[in-house]
Amino acid sequence: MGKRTLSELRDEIDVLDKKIQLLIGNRAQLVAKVAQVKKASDDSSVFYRPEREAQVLRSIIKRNNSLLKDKDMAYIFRQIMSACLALEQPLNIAYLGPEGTFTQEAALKHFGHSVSTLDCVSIDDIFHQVEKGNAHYGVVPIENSSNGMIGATVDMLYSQNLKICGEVEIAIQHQLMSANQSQGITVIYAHSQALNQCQRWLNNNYPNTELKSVASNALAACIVKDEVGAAAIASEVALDLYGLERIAKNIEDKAGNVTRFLILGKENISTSFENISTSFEGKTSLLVVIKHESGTLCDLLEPFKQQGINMIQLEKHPIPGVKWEYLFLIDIEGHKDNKKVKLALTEVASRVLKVNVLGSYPIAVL
Ligand SMILES: C=C(O[C@@H]1C=C(C(=O)O)C=C[C@H]1O)C(=O)O
Repeated sequence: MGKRTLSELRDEIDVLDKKIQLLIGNRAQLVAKVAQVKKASDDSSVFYRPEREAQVLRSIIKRNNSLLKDKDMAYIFRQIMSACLALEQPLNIAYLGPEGTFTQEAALKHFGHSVSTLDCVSIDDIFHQVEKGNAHYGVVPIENSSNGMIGATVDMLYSQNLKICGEVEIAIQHQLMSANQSQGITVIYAHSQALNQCQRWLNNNYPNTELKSVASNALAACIVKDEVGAAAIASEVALDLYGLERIAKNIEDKAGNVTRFLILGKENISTSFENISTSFEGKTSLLVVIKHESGTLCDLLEPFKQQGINMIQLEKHPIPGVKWEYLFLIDIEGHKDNKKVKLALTEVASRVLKVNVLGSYPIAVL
């Protein structure tokens, strides 16, 4: 058989598209049936199952031997699942607004594009909107690879009762932008995190320019749309969204700048796998307060060693409102219902002043 012509190849693509469309339709029908099963169950209001979604995406990546990159193949399935979940329950997701922030990018990466979003004015506001039931879930930054923990999020995790039910990572690349490049720049607006992440570049390139910190990068982009002589540091998405011109590309000081975001909800993630505690590829986050005495930190850590549990993270953070007192934010491997994790947590609880299990959730897949 000779080489196929363009129209022959396109005919073959049409045949495949028809099959794919039919299969996606069949999948949607099954998901609608899943919704019925969930409605009849105990936790009938919880349709979103992050542990199952993570399992689906991991399997997609594992068996991908196509020409498409893993991340692109997973992205396609991410969108299919998003549309399917919307059949069960249309989700509303709170994020740090306005449109065009990295938090919105994180929300859409994690939930896909079939959700509606609620833009919030601050990290505190995101927690409150979820708490009040105005959004099903919220997305907040927790940690940046160059700058460390986001204190405002840790403060709220300490004082609020929301549960962590997922995490997502976003590569952060900052763009310097303005409405009109021909004007000299007298002021640069950005979120304080972005100013920190671009500090060296700003010192080298705009040593005498005023830097103004605002609530989000997208807000900075929005402000400079109408301000002569002003520039903003924001994302590629904000650059397009607000119709601005790029002055400089990727100005972050460190390559590989990544921010990790948490997904917050009101309930612990459902244990829809019978063997969740053993099959779960995830972590558990804890907030712990210990006595200010010799040996108490060792006492806190010992039970994890005894049970052979790997600790992913140990962060010290000031207790909100209490001078020179600290809490510890700890991430360990495994689900809180896993036998060894359970034993360790019971032992930890008997050794510390306070332990708050923030949630068990799948490790970021993409
Ligand atoms: C279909 C389900 O419900 C939702 C949709 C999913 C999907 O489209 O695969 C996966 C998990 C849930 O968020 C399920 O729980 O299995």
